[in-house]
Amino acid sequence: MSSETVLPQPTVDPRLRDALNTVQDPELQRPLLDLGMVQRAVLEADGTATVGVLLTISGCPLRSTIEADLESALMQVDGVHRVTVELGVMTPEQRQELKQRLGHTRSIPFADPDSLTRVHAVASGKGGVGKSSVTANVAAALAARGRQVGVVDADIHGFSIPGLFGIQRGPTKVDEMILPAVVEVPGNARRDNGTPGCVKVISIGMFTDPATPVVWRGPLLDRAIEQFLADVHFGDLDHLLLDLPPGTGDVAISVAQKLPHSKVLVVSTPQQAATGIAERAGTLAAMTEQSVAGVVENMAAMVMPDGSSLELFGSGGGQQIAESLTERMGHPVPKLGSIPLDVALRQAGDAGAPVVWSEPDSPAAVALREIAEQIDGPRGLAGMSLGVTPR
Ligand SMILES: Nc1ncnc2c1ncn2[C@@H]1O[C@H](COP(=O)(O)OP(=O)(O)OP(=O)(O)O)[C@@H](O)[C@H]1O
Repeated sequence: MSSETVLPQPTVDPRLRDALNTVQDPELQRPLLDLGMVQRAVLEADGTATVGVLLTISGCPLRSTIEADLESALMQVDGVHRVTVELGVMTPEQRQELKQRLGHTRSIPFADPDSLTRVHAVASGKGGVGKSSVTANVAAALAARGRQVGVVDADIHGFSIPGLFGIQRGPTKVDEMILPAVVEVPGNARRDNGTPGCVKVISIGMFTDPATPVVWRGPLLDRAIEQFLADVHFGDLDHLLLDLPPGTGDVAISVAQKLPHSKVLVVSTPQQAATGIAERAGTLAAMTEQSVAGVVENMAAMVMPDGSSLELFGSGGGQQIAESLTERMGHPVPKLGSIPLDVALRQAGDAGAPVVWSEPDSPAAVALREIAEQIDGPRGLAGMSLGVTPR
């Protein structure tokens, strides 16, 4: 049963508290209780548990998920035979308090020198080399390792990240704070603190009609990147990946300025070395004083059904680019891996399910996982958490 009214101050029956602690807001990925979203939770003598929950906004798209999660958690409690959820909506003051609890400010948390989020901007010299597929799958592979991963689709004109994750709906806006779409890893990958691995995605494609082209130029692109990084509440991320547009344009420079500690991952095909195209993407990093974390070679030799391999796009390019960038950058730039051409990767992308999740044993998924492993690592500074973590 549901109704939308503003509810009184919280009272929580201690018998219900443990079960309530297991129920998270699906977008904020934190327990409803911690977020101040539970207004009351009582257990009547007849076994009815009644919970009053305040939604962030009326028409919250995930209200039925919240109701279902509460019901299944509370039905596990001894003596509970029935669960009634009463839904209300936060007042502007309560939303303000929520934002304070979340530590949400309108600055870029990942630019903070103390931030423990590893930030990688994924770049390529030209379009169509699989940069977005690499970004989405490396993010998905990191999440499967129990990490919380943010993906900013900074390829504003050619956005494709929502499709690669099968995201259908737009983000929720709580006043000026934007909540990214949360894609949970199938299965049960967990972080050290027990929260599930997931990918949080923001893309201009979640705000616009897919059939309408985005025709923004310089300043508007910069503003969009600023909003994605400052107004979107990603929470405490282990990794942030940015899918840059192909080439070396305004957005790459904007990202470098806003996230000076970000590292660049260069994606290229095995044939690109000859033209120097992919190297330019890496060399831009030197100009913006970023470092290059490595080179990912994509569309490498395909394994044929008879076991032979077909080098459709040649071979050796990734290694050559890595060596050349090592020389230009003045620091070692490794080739992180070689992802074969693989029908499974293309099919998974079309179906909106990253291949590392849907076909984990496919040759492309194996290579992508190895790349993710190399950019992952223990959480910095003895597990200290990021400044954006509340309380
Ligand atoms: N290793 C691979 N095997 C098979 N297909 C691939 C592989 N990598 C990418 N593709 C396919 O190639 C196409 C282009 O990939 P993707 O969109 O990831 O490239 P992109 O570099 O991000 O392109 P753009 O910069 O133009 O957005 C997609 O259809 C994708 O499924």
